Amino acid sequence: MDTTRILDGKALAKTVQSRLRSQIEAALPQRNRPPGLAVIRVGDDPASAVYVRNKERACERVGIASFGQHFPATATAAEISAKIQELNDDERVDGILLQLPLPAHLDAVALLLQLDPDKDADGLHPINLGRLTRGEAGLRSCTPAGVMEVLKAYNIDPSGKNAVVVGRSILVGKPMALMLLEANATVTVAHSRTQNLADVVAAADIIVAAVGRPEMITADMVKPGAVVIDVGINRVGDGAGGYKLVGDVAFEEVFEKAAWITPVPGGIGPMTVAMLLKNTVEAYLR
Ligand SMILES: Nc1nc(=O)c2c([nH]1)NC[C@@H]1CN(c3ccc(C(=O)N[C@@H](CCC(=O)O)C(=O)O)cc3)C=[N+]21
Repeated sequence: MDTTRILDGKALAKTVQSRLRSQIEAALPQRNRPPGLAVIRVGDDPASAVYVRNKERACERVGIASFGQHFPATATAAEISAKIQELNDDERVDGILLQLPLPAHLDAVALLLQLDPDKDADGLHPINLGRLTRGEAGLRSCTPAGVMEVLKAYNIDPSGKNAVVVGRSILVGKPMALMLLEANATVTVAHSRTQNLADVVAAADIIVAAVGRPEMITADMVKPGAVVIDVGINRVGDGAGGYKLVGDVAFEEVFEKAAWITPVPGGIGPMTVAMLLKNTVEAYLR
């Protein structure tokens, strides 16, 4: 396969990580401690397990200390709150991530609100979402920030382009739309109630698929020469009793039409981890 049109998030994530490593090494003599990232995890969501593992490995590689706690699914809001307060006050901790989704009895919005906004490594605190909306500096949501970093690295300028974001989650779709708007794209947000989704997507110069539905973006929906960013990470059966990861884009067929496309795995997933580390280092250096 001609791979020159693949946006290699995995390779770019490595580049970002070595840059972070140098920044940390340069700052260590003055700071006397490494940056610290704390992950609060509640219960056992399988997608979260992969994420936490990749994140911890990456932290080790760049020299970020890992903190945090894994609570059972039965943990109470008071227990999580107490942990958040403790980490807010812990001088060794620069970034805090509250792993989502939380078990149904916990209110994610109420808990996110308790994070110190300047330790909000995931950029999900309302203050940081507000800063993004206003175009002010602040910690940015990792997955959409990873998408913007990929576009920049490959000299794909969204300015004046039609960008269609499929999905409107607070984790990806909404901040993604704001970041593309900040980069002067003409942004459309499509979602499950969108009529004529195929027509909306077909008008896009840049497509960001973030719905969590395996291979829902098919070649017939894609304008020739479009840039296709696949944020979906779905586990599907591989027909042999195991599973494989597929994105929200039917990769093989869309590859033939797209100018550029991100693979799954090896695309935006590793960039999400890299941006989490970048936010932590930014908070540390501030
Ligand atoms: N507060 C919060 N923020 C998140 O950003 C967040 C979250 N909660 N909860 C869980 C999801 C999931 N997520 C992933 C990120 C990277 C990979 C990743 O690195 N994937 C690799 C490899 C996957 C594999 O090998 O299984 C890839 O796509 O190449 C996976 C999953 C972040 N999430």
